[in-house]
Amino acid sequence: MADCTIKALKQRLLQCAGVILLVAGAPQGDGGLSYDYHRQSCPGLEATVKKATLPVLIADPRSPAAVLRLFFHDCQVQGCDASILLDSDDSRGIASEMESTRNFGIIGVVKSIVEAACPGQVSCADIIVLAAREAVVRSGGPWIAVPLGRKDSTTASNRRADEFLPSSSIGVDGALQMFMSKGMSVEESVAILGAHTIGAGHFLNMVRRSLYNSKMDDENTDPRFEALLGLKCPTQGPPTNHTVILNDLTTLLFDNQYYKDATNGRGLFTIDAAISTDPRTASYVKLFAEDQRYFFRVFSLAFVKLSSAVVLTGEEGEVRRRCNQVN
Ligand code: HEM
Ligand SMILES: [Ca+2]
Ligand SMILES: [Ca+2]
Repeated sequence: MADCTIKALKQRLLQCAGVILLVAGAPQGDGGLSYDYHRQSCPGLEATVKKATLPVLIADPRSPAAVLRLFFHDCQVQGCDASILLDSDDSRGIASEMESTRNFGIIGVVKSIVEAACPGQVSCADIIVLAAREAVVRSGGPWIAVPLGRKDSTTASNRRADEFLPSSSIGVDGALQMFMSKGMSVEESVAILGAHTIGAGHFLNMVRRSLYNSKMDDENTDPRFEALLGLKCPTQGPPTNHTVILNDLTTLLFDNQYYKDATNGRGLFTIDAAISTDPRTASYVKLFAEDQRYFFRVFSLAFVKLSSAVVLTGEEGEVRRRCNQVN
């Protein structure tokens, strides 16, 4: 029986992270995802995506977080199949998952550059994953080897988006259930939430954290942080969605500050605060707060799992010519 204690796992991960990344990834068999899927069909793809994303990721400091969140929201709703990019089309029964897909022009730009190099070969779903990988590494995070070969969906449903995207007030139970259904361990579930090390949230999403009441809903909250939220978020009158609060203290940097903030009672949303006190997750929060290198390794494993859990491959789906429309 393998030694599966946290310490032993950590040791093994640190020693052979590269190998584990491959093993923990998606199926390598026929019709599945693989690390060299585009070797022949689109040589140089990864370098092309890197080059195409760079100007946008640098020019717009909010774009890495937006792309990373787009990746999560795609994979969370009927799998990583670029369903999130489809515009509504009544004649085909497509109801857009987003109010405005135009916010994510970066994927369209990359797609058109990739199409010019290798027409009809690379799905929008793979491009989302590759762009999210670039967003992480550009922000100072780990470089993650990702298996490719996803196909794009021919459907999208805003009803499914409502059903599967987590509410901003989800707790540890709900979050663990969600991530573990994608094959993640508890540790990986805590690590993937580390994506909140970049970007920002809107005040409206914090309303349910009983800010409208005089007390926050968890006793671990740093009173100074509570005061800051109180200052930034109006507590009188109807909730507005204009105020933006940074996810962690180093919002442009992909680092382990998110876990330090969580330990110090500065978690922004319910889940960010809850993981530092729940007995199932607290030790991992502490571990990641103390050891950024280790966080990066577990985040990489979790990222691969999230990106491979539910995918269309082989004859399923299609390679869309344009990401916002089915062929
Ligand atoms: C329990 C799971 C999760 C919940 C409840 C959650 C909730 C939220 C909320 C409420 C926001 C702020 C949105 C706004 O007010 O505009 C946010 C932002 C963000 N989320 Fe999550 N999230 C979860 C998991 C994830 C995962 C798994 C990822 C990526 C792998 C992710 C990446 C992000 C990023 C990067 C932002 C910042 C977006 C920006 O600044 O444009 N989240 N999340
Ligand atoms: Ca999807
Ligand atoms: Ca950060």
